[in-house]
Amino acid sequence: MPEKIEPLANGAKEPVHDVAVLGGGSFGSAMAKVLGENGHRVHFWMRDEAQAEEVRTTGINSRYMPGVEIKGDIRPTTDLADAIGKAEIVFVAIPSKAFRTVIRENSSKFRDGQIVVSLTKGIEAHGFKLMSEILLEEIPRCRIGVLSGPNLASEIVNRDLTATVIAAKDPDVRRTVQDLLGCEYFRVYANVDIYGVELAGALKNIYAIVAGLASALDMGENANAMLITRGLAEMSRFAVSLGANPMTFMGLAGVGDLIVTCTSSKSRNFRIGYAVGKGQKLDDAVAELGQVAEGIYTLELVKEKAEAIGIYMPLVRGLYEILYGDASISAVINSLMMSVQNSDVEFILPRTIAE
Ligand SMILES: NC(=O)C1=CN([C@@H]2O[C@H](COP(=O)(O)OP(=O)(O)OC[C@H]3O[C@@H](n4cnc5c(N)ncnc54)[C@H](O)[C@@H]3O)[C@@H](O)[C@H]2O)C=CC1
Ligand SMILES: O=C(CO)COP(=O)(O)O
Repeated sequence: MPEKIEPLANGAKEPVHDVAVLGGGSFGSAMAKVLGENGHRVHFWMRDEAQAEEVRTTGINSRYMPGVEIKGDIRPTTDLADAIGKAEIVFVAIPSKAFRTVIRENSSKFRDGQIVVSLTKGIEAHGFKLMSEILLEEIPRCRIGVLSGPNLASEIVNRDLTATVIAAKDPDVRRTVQDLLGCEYFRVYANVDIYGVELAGALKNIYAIVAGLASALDMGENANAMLITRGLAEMSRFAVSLGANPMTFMGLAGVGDLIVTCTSSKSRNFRIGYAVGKGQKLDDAVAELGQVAEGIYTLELVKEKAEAIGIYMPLVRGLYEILYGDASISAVINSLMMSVQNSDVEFILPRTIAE
């Protein structure tokens, strides 16, 4: 086990904590690595025993993070109850489609006051629930947090300089997560707007697909800037209508995450958009990716929700028509460009009604 003990501001030594990471994919691996390198005991839960055995014996998760050694006191396990039972703090990196099932099946194993932090950037189809809402419903006696930000797993495992956001109402949850994860290459900023931080993380995946499409078509840098900025306008309009704080979108979890996923081919959502822009069928692109791209599901849910509550989201509608309808990319671009020219920042100048 590494000796790394960080002095705290008051001169005391940081204690070693027992933490659990649920989900053996790319992001679970990246967070297990940060926590392990920070000297904590990581109970790393994954479904697949062969994968757990590989991490146990070689330190490598070759299916999701090839060539990366997850160092430190890492204890891979397929026993979820045991991982939760041993942990003071639980991080959940399970795709949104499976999130509730995994938590519900093990809800009795969580303890009163235990800190549970979602790392997942998606929305549940039934009822448009965010992961923190699922946690509140399934394990209301736990203290809930959400971690989100410009956090490409493949860069974090390289120790590339990275910042993220912990959103929680309870200041002790925020402080604890900052202490656990913060290190020389990873900074954790704090926010109280759980809903905004979490919704931003889910929504930006849609615009990463749009940006991937634009990149495939080589639309130019002006177009890229227009798409990112109008994406920000659209996602904040939607989120604010549901109760998020607009200022959250100025932060790392908002514009920060939007920038990284809309400009990097390391983003799986961007890669899906790029493949479709190059003419690949959506199903083939998803199969070839072999990892989760939450944006393709979030898109359907947000399009439906936006229509239900009357929020204007032309990029969402256009992407939906390309991915799930039969619209050509050029027809959608033309219709977007020829729509009513409207307000830049609608929090300053309200949009005109006609669209
Ligand atoms: N990879 C990244 O750079 C980042 C990912 N995230 C978010 O983290 C979440 C997880 O994504 P990744 O780890 O990247 O996905 P991934 O595709 O790399 O891995 C998914 C993992 O979930 C597991 N899984 C799938 N269905 C399951 C089920 N029913 N029960 C238990 N485990 C199941 C898979 O076995 C696999 O270990 C997503 O919501 C993603 O948006 C957030 C920040 C960065
Ligand atoms: O959320 C991410 C970066 O912050 C990862 O994005 P992708 O899921 O598109 O890879």
